[in-house]
Amino acid sequence: MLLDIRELSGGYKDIEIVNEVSLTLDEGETLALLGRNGTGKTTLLRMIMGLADRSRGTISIDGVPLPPRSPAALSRAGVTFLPDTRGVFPRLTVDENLRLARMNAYRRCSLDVFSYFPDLALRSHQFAGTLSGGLQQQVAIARALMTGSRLIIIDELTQGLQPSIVELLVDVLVAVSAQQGIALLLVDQNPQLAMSICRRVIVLDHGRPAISGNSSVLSADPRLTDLLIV
Ligand SMILES: Nc1ncnc2c1ncn2[C@@H]1O[C@H](COP(=O)(O)OP(=O)(O)OP(=O)(O)O)[C@@H](O)[C@H]1O
Repeated sequence: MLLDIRELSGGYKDIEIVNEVSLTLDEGETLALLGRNGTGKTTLLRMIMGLADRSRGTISIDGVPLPPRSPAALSRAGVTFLPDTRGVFPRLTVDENLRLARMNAYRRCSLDVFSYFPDLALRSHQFAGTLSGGLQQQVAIARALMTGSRLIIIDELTQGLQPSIVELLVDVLVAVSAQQGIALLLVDQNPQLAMSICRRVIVLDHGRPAISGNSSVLSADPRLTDLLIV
């Protein structure tokens, strides 16, 4: 099992935000994490990455339990986290951002990322910080692909992006997951969009798993609306 989370609880110091979450992801599997604002989705992603505090439970990669607060162990295992701030290096060019990712790669990447994101090729000498949000997200995903990631965890994939860019990101993620066997764990404000990319879904309510299952089944479940309505 690539990622195995068992009864995970925690948050920030002694403030418990996430309660008793269990989930698994195998190579190439895709999982959407949904829930109302403030229900703990970002905190859970940060806990997985070792960037927030764990009070109980285990996180294992390839069957090996990770010590708390160990983000380096995750990147060594081929797990990449894209925060909602995108996480590009703003004062490096697009090309430098990508080269840096290749230098720190978990494994060699044979993908031509410009074939997925042709607009980046046109802007390879532009500073990443001067790009639009949509192009920065493309740089961030391209960097994750260049590092040979086995699992890409994305917080707020499409927030604030125009529809044509959203469509491109969806197409690329569906393709790399299916063709390259890259696993995805996604948070997005648009539940239907997240479920169109991910085969499975888990919905948090007040930091606890409320419902989970196949996206195709849960997308029509009336409980989903109740759990997402503000
Ligand atoms: N650094 C922090 N210290 C203490 N509490 C925090 C911290 N960051 C977030 N929180 C709190 O944790 C709770 C969950 O926030 P989180 O960002 O994980 O939710 P979310 O489901 O991702 O929501 P959103 O969709 O609005 O980003 C919120 O009540 C938030 O105020």
